[in-house]
Amino acid sequence: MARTTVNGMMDDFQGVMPRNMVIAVGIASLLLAVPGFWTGHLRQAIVFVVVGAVLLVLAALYWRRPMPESCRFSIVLLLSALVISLLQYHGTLAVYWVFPLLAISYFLFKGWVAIAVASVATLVVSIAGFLVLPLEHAWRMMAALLIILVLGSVFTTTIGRLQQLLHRLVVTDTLTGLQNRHQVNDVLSRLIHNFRRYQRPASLILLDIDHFKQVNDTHGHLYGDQMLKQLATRLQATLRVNDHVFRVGGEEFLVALPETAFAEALTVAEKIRLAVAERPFEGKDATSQLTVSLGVAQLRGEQSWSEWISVADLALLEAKRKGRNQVVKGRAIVQ
Ligand SMILES: Nc1nc2c(ncn2[C@@H]2O[C@H](COP(=O)(O)OP(=O)(O)OP(=O)(O)O)[C@@H](O)[C@H]2O)c(=O)[nH]1
Repeated sequence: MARTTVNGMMDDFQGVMPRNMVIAVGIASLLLAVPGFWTGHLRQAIVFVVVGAVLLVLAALYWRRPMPESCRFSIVLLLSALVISLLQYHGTLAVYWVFPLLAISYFLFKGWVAIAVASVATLVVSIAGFLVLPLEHAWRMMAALLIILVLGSVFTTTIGRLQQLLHRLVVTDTLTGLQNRHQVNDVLSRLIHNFRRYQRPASLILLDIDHFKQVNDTHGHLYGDQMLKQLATRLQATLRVNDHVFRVGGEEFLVALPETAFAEALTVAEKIRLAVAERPFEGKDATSQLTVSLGVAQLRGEQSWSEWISVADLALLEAKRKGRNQVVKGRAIVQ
């Protein structure tokens, strides 16, 4: 089943690419057997059929789960052996098959692993070339392989960087630089896993700026944006580095506290409340005294991440109802 978290979707995508490549090479191998049967090169045709069948079986085996690295290494080894034996039988004519081998490495692996695998493939095939081809052809083949190696490495590192950038853009709130709601599912699911497996406590604080509409209405949206940015900075300054802060709505923020039980989470929430209320926020043309209302919930039992947030949400609503600028746990008012 396709996953819906950002990291899950990235992983799914990265798992699909090698599998599709293995299917494509498997089908190509089966098709390449046809001319062999046609022209009477039976042994060669059978090798192509076997390689094609092995690849298609592997793709089927790993249809729903990522293909392990060891399996992908074995595929490159199998294809390298095939290419080297073709070089041995057909000499210079088989050089054409060396280049797809290198290209495939970049689809089966990513980043530095892809570059390392392609380098080893280049080295091994070049040595084979020097052993079985005329020297002049072996040199040319090696030079072409090295050029592909360099271009492929630039290509794969560029794609890797673009992927990181895309991930950062998707999970970052552009106004405040905090994580956005796309990342909530991933982070809370991890905390739930740690709680169920290792009994590590975790808590949530949901907070909302009080009467923020008035701030916008009085000073304009750009001024409101400045306030949101400053609030984000204050939140980060108040929290520990391994706590997570998300902007989950216009003026609503979610704080996830790993390794934090209820009592400590309430203390953190109170610290946040004071950090916001203790001194005014300074915009370009005006100064505003903001306050926040906060709901706190500790992860319990078999709660899903959305049920966990709902508990904090109800507490936040209660804090608003009871007059704002306060911390509420469950349904009991702390302050
Ligand atoms: N400047 C700015 N304002 C935003 C942004 N997103 C939401 N808002 C504003 O936040 C305000 C939220 O108003 P309400 O939901 O009525 O809440 P409130 O005025 O804070 O009142 P309470 O939450 O009940 O205390 C609205 O004026 C929105 O326009 C944003 O990105 N920038």
